Amino acid sequence: MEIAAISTVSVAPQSRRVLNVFSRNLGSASSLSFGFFQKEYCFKSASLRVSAAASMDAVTAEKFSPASFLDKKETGVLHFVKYHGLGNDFILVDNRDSSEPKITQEQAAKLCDRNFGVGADGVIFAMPGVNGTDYSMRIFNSDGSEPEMCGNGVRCFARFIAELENLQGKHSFTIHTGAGLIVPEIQDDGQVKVDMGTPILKAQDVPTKLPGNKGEAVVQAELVVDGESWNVTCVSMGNPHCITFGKKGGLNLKVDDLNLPEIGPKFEHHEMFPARTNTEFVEVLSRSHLKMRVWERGAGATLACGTGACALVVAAVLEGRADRKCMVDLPGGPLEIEWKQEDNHIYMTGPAEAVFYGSALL
Ligand SMILES: N[C@@H](CCC[C@H](N)C(=O)O)C(=O)O
Repeated sequence: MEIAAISTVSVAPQSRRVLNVFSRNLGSASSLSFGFFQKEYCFKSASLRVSAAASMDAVTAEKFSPASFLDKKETGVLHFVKYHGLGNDFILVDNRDSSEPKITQEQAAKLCDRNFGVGADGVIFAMPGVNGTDYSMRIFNSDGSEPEMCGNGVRCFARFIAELENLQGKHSFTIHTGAGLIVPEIQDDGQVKVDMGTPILKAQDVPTKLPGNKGEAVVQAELVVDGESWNVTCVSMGNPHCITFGKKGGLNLKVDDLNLPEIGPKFEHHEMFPARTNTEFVEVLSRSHLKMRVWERGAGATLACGTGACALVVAAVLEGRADRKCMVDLPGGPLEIEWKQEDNHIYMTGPAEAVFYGSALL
């Protein structure tokens, strides 16, 4: 596969510059090649066999239009924008002209690879709406699997749509996802507040094989992992979450002390979770301030998980540890979460930022 042309932009607000790179005489290589410039203008390529003779030329931001960059329709080229929500990073694809994702799950996994690809926690497709919604969102995790929902991703999605449609200021969208209807609203300050819908608590719908112990919900149940008993509550936000505040009879967790790469996969692949699970390890700082680290299904340790932050506030309320409105500290920064009594919906507010534009040859 060859890299023919790469166009990217730094989106640092004060120093927006576009770099166009035209690479020639490229040898054929693996099945997926791509390139991009980050803020530091450092070239990265998936293919070691690419010998790029590149000429660069910088133009001003005024001449650059994200929508027209993404509108280019060369066959076999995928133009994308990379966004992140508190360091949970995604490759956003303008897929509004088709209900089929532009790349396969295998290609998504390659793009997400942090050494041999662009690097991301997932690929998100902005697609036509269904049943009267404005848009549909699909996402592939970095391992290529397809989850139902992504909280940080949906904030990025909203900002991506605003950029594509050239919308300024406050805007909200109805988005069809695997978890049903989700409604993000871009605020005046650029943050995105999302109506994440209602939590699912019934054990078999989470899904978990752990028996319901509070009605049909699994609250402070015992889960044996590697011979040790953990106290867990299971909540689905469309995607499954297992939340723990510590071991049975143990002290409050100190999340910084956890060996996440060791313990995380043991929860993810535990036999009690037939669809695997995301796991949130939570430390209670006060009734309105929680701190968490997450091991995500299909993505491993990430810097933030929006659905996870929502799920853990529900778990904390059900366990009597916190109030319905909390600040949740994630490794990448804070999210504001509220589980409203009036409508049983969860509202998440946080940032989403574009970090660069790039192209991949498929
Ligand atoms: N990081 C996301 C969740 C992405 C999906 C998850 N890995 C799963 O498989 O369920 C978020 O912000 O919610």
